This record gives sequence, C-alpha cells and structure tokens, in this order.
Amino acid sequence: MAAEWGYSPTNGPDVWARLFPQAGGARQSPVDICTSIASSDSNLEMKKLTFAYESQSDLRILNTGHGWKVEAPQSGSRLEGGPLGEDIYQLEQFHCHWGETSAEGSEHTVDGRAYAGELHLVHWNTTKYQSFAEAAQHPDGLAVLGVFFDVGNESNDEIEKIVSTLSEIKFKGQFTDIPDVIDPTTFLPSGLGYWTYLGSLTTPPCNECVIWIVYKEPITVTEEQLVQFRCLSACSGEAEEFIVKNYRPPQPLGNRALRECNA
Ligand SMILES: COc1ccc(/C(C)=C/C(=O)O)cc1
Ligand SMILES: [Zn+2]
Repeated sequence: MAAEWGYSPTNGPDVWARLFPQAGGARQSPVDICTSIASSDSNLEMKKLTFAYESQSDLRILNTGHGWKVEAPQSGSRLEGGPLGEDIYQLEQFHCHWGETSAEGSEHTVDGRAYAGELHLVHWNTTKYQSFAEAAQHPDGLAVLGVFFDVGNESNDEIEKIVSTLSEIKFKGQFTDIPDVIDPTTFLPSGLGYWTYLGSLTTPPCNECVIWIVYKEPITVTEEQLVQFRCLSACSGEAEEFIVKNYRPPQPLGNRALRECNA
C-alpha cells in the first residue's frame, strides 16, 4: 500500500524523508523568513512581477485528506517577471495550510512568527515544459505565491466561497464544484511587496522545483472561517479524524539567497 504521509508524529514532516528522499534535501520549504538577511535586488524592482487571472465559476474543490484543494488550470493566466526570468507561469491549483489554533498554521514564518494560515497559488512554467507533472521535475518548474492569513473580524468574501462548499467535501476524496465565480486576484493583498527564494513543494514528494514568492502583507480571514477548515476529515469513511493542522515547519535556509522586493 502506498505510504500514507500526514502530519502526525508517526507519519509527519519529521519522518517524510524516510519514504520521500527529496524531503531531506538542502533546498526545502518552507523556511523562516529572517527579514534582517533578506537582500533587496534591483532586478526584482525593474522586472515587476505581474499576474493576470481569469474569473471562473464551477471550479472543482476536493478534500485531499490533507486539506482542501481547488483545481484551477487556467491556460489564460500569466504570472511573470520578478524572480521568474523570461518564463511565463500558469495557474494550476490553489490550497491552504492551517493550524489547530490561530497562533499557528502558516508554513513560512517571519522572524520566527507564524501566521494563522497560508494560501498557496501554484503555477507551472509553460514556457519550458509541456505539463504540470513535467514541470514539477525541474528546478524552475513551479512558482508558488504564498499569502499569509491574519485573523480579524471581517469575513473574507472570497474565502467564504470556499468555506460554503466544505460541508459537501467533509471526507477525503469527496469533491464538488464551487458555484460562485472565483477571481484569484482577490486572494492577493493590496500591498504587493514580497520575499523570494528557491525551495520545494512543502508536501511529499517535496520536489525541489519551486520558485517561492511570499507576500509580506497578510490578508484577513475570520476565526470562524478557520474553524470550518478544521472540520474537514482526513478519512474517507465514517471515522472522523479532523484535519486540524496541515503545515510543515520551517526547514533550514542554508546558503540560499533570500531576496525581497518592496513593490
Ligand atoms: C505528485 O505530484 C505532486 C505535485 C505537486 C504537489 C504540490 C503542489 C505540493 C505542495 O503544494 O506542496 C504535490 C504532489
Ligand atoms: Zn501548500
């Protein structure tokens, strides 16, 4: 039977490398973003990071057993510039990480501080590769936008479109279509300053194929919206094992460059 990785002491991040060797590599994610060592790079300012997304309805959302994931392959989307060189990246999917309480939940941390959650918009390099799966095998194959969650009193309307479907995908393997129109642009913060570094998938197989772009400014969600995330079950049957945490802790940055752009 395929190994069931997860986030418990017996199958979690501390033991992933036993079955997924890349998880023990030197270019792993997430990392703690130590702001004092982040270096400004004029190239990032000169080649502005730009994005263009389509608004789509009826996107499929599924319970992966490790969280929710929205499948959003958008041939008309473009993420380019900034740290992405001359290549164009296309949106493939987006998902989220959270914790048992709102004191934790993000994967990246900033000067040791965790946020209440983290949204990942996953893109692949369509200039160089023919498929997402092929791109995930190359060091410049994927680009992931990370957006932190802060807890506030105002419900996040775009996240609410996700939350409103979660009762239909309570169990692992279940999926449904999101009736509302989703515009990925609305997930991004108003301030577009970011940190960037070379890293990996944060879940097995932890391929070292990701150019990370982590926005400095968080977006706001409510505690209730996060409570709904935690009601998803990691099991496909009647047994209920709630997905209360699905974040990997920070990995060593090592000698990797951490750059910043104050857009
Ligand atoms: C088996 O192929 C995979 C490809 C991508 C991913 C992602 C996108 C993981 C992550 O978000 O950390 C997982 C598996
Ligand atoms: Zn992720």
